[in-house]
Amino acid sequence: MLHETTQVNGHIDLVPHCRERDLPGGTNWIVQKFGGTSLGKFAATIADDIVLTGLKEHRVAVVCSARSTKTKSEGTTNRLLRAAEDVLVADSRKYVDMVEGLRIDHVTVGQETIDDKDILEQYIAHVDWECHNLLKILESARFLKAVTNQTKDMVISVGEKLSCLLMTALLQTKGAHAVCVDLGEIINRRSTVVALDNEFFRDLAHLIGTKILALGPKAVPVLTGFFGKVPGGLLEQVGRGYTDLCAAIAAIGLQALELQIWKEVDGVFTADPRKVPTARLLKTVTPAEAAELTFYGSEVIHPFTMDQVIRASIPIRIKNVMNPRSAGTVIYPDPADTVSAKTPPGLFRNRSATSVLSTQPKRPTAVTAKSQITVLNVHSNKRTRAHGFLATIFSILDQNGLSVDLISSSEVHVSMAIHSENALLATLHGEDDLQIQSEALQRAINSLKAWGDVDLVPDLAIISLVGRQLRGMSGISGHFFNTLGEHGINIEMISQGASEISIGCAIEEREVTRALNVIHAKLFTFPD
Ligand SMILES: Nc1ncnc2c1ncn2[C@@H]1O[C@H](COP(=O)(O)OP(=O)(O)O)[C@@H](O)[C@H]1O
Ligand SMILES: N[C@@H](CC(=O)OP(=O)(O)O)C(=O)O
Repeated sequence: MLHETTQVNGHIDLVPHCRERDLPGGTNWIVQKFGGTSLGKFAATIADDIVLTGLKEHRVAVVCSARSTKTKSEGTTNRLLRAAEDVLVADSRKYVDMVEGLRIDHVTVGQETIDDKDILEQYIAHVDWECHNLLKILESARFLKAVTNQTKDMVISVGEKLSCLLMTALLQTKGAHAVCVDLGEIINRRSTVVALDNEFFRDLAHLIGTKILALGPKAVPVLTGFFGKVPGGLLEQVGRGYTDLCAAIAAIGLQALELQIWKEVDGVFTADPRKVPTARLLKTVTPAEAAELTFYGSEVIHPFTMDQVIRASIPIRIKNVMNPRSAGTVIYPDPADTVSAKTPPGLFRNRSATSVLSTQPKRPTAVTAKSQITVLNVHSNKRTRAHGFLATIFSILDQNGLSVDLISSSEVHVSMAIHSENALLATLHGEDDLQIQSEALQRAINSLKAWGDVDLVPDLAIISLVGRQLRGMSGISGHFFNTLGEHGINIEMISQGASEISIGCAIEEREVTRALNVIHAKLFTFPD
């Protein structure tokens, strides 16, 4: 058997690295993925109450995201990304303090939670080593005056490594044979793969499964949710929330019984329970609904994840770290979708496809909201739409890294709701003092001006009604928009997605909570 070695402050860890072989079928594995905020607040409870409990009946593979002690925006991954940006700022050495801040946070949480002296000592040595290496990466980027996608990936990968080191140490203190598995190098550098297609994910699942099984029958693998050198960069190609996808790939590689995504809510609700007190927990949702909800603001699960595990027929269960006994929400396909997926592809969309749910009254599944939206309007300066008008507009937005969440267009006018994950694009101060915060947006506007008049409406949110049964609910759009209108909530733009499982519109950001509540009261109140 071959071995790859990793040197950590004098300790040499031998990680078995075996040749590819067929995986045994019928395993007893479950994969448990923990999000950053859950790990930031409850790492010790997760180790004790969830992983160890799971181990009583199953083999468990743990997948960790980078820790966030308060919110995701203040979490480790965002702090690492800020450090990567800082290396390009002339004369700034803030990144050094940022790395030291992360090191101290991780050492402190270890000192507070790891009660075995030797394990703690080893944990601190690993944390110091990772932070030392991180600083070297940042110094190199500073020297080269370039932060590439690969550099960003290397920098953020440290977040997941630190978090896994903590979870491994916590499990070891409880006597589990926990092994920290860094997936940062799992993708073969000599690979000729260029696209993140099904073949890529299938091969990756096989590699991860093989690596885990090689750890032996007693091992509890603790996997970095960061899974390496994907073509084009992980952050760029998969985006934030990539640890869900990693967990899905591991579940496939292990032919797991279930993929559990642990959060700080009991599962998927009819609306965000923090904003709508009457929201109800949903027992099941379909993958398409979960994807749509995630896209429009309810952080359910990374959309790529669904494709992968559904293809492998592995159920996904969303569970709550603060209430582990609750059954949570299961994401599984409606058999009607499976039937239609087997019919040959064609242009005709069969509206009569019957759902297993069709005997029940039709209802929407959930209402959701996405903040930090700015609507960008472009009025063409041609009397009729010039050939390529929309294509050019989209390519300008794409060149500037702006993504369009909703679009509505007429012959000479196009309105697009655009969103930025980390920063505000524009805001209105007072009556008419519009400030554009984003350089990317400013650049896009400058280019778009060649095509027509451009104006912006900032400080908006998208509110969306989601449900696989919407397509058969006549009059539902009317109810949705009328309810907002009856409560004096102004609609800035309307769009109905081509998927027909969501209806959305842009409203003022300050009205979001009220809008969610009035829609929920009107369209989600029915006897069970
Ligand atoms: N329909 C919904 N159902 C459940 N949670 C929702 C919904 N819409 C928004 N949310 C919010 O999404 C968040 C997801 O849980 P959280 O544990 O914070 O995620 P993560 O693990 O990604 O950090 C919760 O804070 C919850 O309030
Ligand atoms: N740490 C990464 C990946 C991730 O999946 O996060 P989370 O599981 O906390 O959504 C991020 O912040 O995007």
